[in-house]
Amino acid sequence: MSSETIQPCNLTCVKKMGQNGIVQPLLTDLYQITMAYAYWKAGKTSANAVFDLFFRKNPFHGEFTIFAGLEECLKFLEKFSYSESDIEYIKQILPSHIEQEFYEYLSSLTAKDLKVYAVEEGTVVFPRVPLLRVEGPLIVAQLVETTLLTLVNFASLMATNAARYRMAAGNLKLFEFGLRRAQGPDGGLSASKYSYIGGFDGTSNVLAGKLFNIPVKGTHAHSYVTSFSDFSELITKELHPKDGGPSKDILELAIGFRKRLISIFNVLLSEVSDGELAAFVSFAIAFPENFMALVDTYDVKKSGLINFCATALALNEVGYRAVGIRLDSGDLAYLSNIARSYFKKVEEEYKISYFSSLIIMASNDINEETILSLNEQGHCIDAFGIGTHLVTCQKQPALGCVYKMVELDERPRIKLSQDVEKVTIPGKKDAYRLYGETGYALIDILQRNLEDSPAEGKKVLCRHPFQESKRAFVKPSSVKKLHQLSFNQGKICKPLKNLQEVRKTVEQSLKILRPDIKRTLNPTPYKVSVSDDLYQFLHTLWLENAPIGELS
Ligand SMILES: Nc1ncnc2c1ncn2[C@@H]1O[C@H](COP(=O)(O)OP(=O)(O)OP(=O)(O)O)[C@@H](O)[C@H]1O
Ligand SMILES: O=P(O)(O)OC[C@H]1O[C@H](OP(=O)(O)OP(=O)(O)O)[C@H](O)[C@@H]1O
Ligand SMILES: O=C(O)c1cccnc1
Ligand SMILES: [Mg+2]
Repeated sequence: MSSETIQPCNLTCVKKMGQNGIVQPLLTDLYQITMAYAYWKAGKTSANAVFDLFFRKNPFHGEFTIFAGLEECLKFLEKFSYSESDIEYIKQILPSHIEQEFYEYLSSLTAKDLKVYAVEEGTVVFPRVPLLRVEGPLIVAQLVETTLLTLVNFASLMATNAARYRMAAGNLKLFEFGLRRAQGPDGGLSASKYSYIGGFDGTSNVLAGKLFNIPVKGTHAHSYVTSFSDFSELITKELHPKDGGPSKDILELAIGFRKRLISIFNVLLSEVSDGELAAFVSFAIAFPENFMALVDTYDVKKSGLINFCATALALNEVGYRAVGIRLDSGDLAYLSNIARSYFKKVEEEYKISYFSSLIIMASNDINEETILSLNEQGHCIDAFGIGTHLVTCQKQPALGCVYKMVELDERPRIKLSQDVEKVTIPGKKDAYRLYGETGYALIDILQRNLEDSPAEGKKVLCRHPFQESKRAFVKPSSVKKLHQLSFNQGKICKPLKNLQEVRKTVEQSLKILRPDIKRTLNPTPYKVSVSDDLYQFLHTLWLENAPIGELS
């Protein structure tokens, strides 16, 4: 299919194809197209290349990364083709001397001759292990570089960030509330999607819910509370009992309950906001099954909690259960403990069995450290609503995935650097994960493509790629090949998993990591090694390619 049918921001199209509408062949850097022309002029149309897409350092001072974005990459390749208007535009931006035959060549290009070997989406991955190995015609493999990188980098960063929040929050609910603060509309959508696969339970982003089938959740804003000043503004005060019968005046009921609550909690009537109670009653009438109130507009202890409990008790009178509260300022540990103690007291006073377990949600500039600190302090929060820090990945705003040529026409290629970490590992490689008896992953090993795979129960020499003295024999209890052929002959050749399945993969994949590798403070690095054969190959090639200097 040509990209003509996929107009930018055509969201019907996103829904139908599960593909972001702005992902198309021109979503790339100009230099890919100028290189394509120069390759074409140089007669390299039949050259065959192998590229590795990998990163060099885990994000967030951590020692693991979650690989995400694969589905988008494969869908992009499946429809990779320049439309007539793409070609017209490229003609406008390239110099006028470019030969017409090149444009004809570009018009006919598809990704049908590419093969992509990929790690399963949602898997925990480590530096230097190729996430994708792209094999095929040099020009096409080069042309897709930027798009593949932009699809993998943010997705993986976001999924990793979310997975870290999930680990910090344990079994508590996590909701992504970041659209308003995200890096633009596409950043917002991607953040909602990949935070869900990283372990969030839902999003406030309605379009993300519609497009990706993610649960959507929400409460209300301070403006809803401040829009009410007193009881006279309430036009609707009545609600029919859940089980039928004549309607009851919820405001009157709530005012009655509030009188008693004021004396139980030792608060003055003048301290409790009437506008806030009017707002709560109005919201409860609108959503009797889903009443969740933001209680920090005026004063949590003296007003918000009293008004919430009064409204929840009124709802209870007509057979509805309130859901809970949201705290959005102040000391969240302290206020959540206070809120829980209020709920327990009300439960005792009114003998309402569910009251002590009403949900307490916390929001306000929360990040991974805040959650860990709250855990240490002790709190009664059941759910977090998290925006800015999550979706902007404030702690580290980019993952450094790169795309490097490792082989051309069956001859290995190496990129040298003064910085050893930046030297590429040449040649077509396979990656294996070796597991120990406990089920935890011991080490990843990269091997030359022609080597036999490591076998269960058989010793394998694992070497540090650059430090000669660092090596170990590893006897794996089980071995997993990390790459699978995922794109071949122009088609996605491995069934795609839905978002829920990828989310499950993330959860399972993190279980195979030892806790010390996952901890937040000074985690132990997980080792990525090379086989002895690959070690020799890499270092021989390195010496061959490094010029010998002369001193005079
Ligand atoms: N118990 C706690 N331990 C650690 N951090 C907390 C705790 N309670 C709240 N925080 C965090 O502290 C920060 C408080 O933010 P800020 O200084 O803006 O206060 P605020 O409560 O929002 O004030 P205001 O009422 O003026 O809006 C937020 O990032 C919040 O997540
Ligand atoms: O704090 P975040 O993690 O980004 O979570 C989302 C925030 O967005 C909402 O209000 P907003 O920040 O727009 O206004 P507020 O600061 O006055 O609450 C909400 O009340 C949270 O505070
Ligand atoms: O539903 C909410 O409570 C919400 C949504 C977005 C941002 N802050 C809060
Ligand atoms: Mg805020």
